Amino acid sequence: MKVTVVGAGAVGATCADNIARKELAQELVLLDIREGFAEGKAIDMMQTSALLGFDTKVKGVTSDYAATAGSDVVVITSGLPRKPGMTREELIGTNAGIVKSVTENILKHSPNTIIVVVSNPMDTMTYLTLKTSGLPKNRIIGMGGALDSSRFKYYLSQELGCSPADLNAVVIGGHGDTTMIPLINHATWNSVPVTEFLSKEKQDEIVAATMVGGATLTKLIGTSAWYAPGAGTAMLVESILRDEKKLVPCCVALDGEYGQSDIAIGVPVVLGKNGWEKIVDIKLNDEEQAAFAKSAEAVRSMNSVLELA
Ligand SMILES: NC(=O)c1ccc[n+]([C@@H]2O[C@H](COP(=O)([O-])OP(=O)(O)OC[C@H]3O[C@@H](n4cnc5c(N)ncnc54)[C@H](O)[C@@H]3O)[C@@H](O)[C@H]2O)c1
Ligand SMILES: O=C(O)C[C@H](O)C(=O)O
Repeated sequence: MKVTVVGAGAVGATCADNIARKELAQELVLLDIREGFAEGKAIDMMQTSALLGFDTKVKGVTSDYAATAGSDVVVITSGLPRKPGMTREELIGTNAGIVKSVTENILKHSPNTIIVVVSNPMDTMTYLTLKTSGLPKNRIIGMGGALDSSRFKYYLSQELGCSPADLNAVVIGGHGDTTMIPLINHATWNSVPVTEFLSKEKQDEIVAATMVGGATLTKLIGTSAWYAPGAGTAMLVESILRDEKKLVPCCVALDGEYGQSDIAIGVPVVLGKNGWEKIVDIKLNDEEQAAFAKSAEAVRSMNSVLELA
């Protein structure tokens, strides 16, 4: 298997590191526009292989798309991250151009690849990739829900004093500070609803903390997060390459599901060798359904800014 990660910055390099350590691919190409940057990161990663004992061959290149030829999966992380005080949506002006040109270049050499979009604003960048690539919709997947759900489990585990691995909890909707929907009423601690252990006030606090999880880290670090985003993206790549059929919330094209069409937004999907293979319907109550419709409206309004011609 061959994977390309475009953007050798914080998230791209962390994702590549996770992919190499888990030996998800034989060949891993790291590509960046900054001269020598991806080459340096790739050599640094390769110099951990004797220490960690992995066999993946990591190669760094500067804008050399020929080296990415025949990739089974391509991860797009190229673009600006936000600074404290910014929203992800403010990145659209710069990142739309980057994501569009990267997609075009990738497809010249890997016309049938599966693309995982990470660059922000992720829902709109996924929609852009869908519209410009011409790839079947199942081969375009935006990463956001995996990360947001992991943050949701983190905050729940802190309050419950339990292992995050014992929790089942998902975040659907847009990957934005005000658009994501942590489904607290569906979250369980080894099949017991978490709402049985938490006051309504605590539940609301956890939901609010999850929604601004990315902004909180951006304020603390000075740029946006990378460990959990990199790990979340690698988890998606793993489920695809190993055909694991994991059920993960991802940003995908909807065609009537959840009452929405002509949009890419977060819903639970089964991930396997064909990309996203199935959308799973969660029975939402009226309040959750209204939140999803509102989230879709916000994402759609951001999509309308794109010049798709
Ligand atoms: N979807 C998510 O959950 C999620 C999580 C974290 C970060 N992000 C987003 O991912 C993106 C990357 O974040 P980061 O922290 O890694 O930023 P970063 O600045 O560390 O890295 C971005 C890299 O992209 C490269 N780049 C820019 N234009 C390029 C081009 N045309 N071709 C190839 N490479 C190019 C830059 O040189 C840089 O190395 C940001 O847009 C950020 O908002 C999304
Ligand atoms: O918060 C950000 O801007 C980056 C990313 O979307 C995240 O959630 O960590």
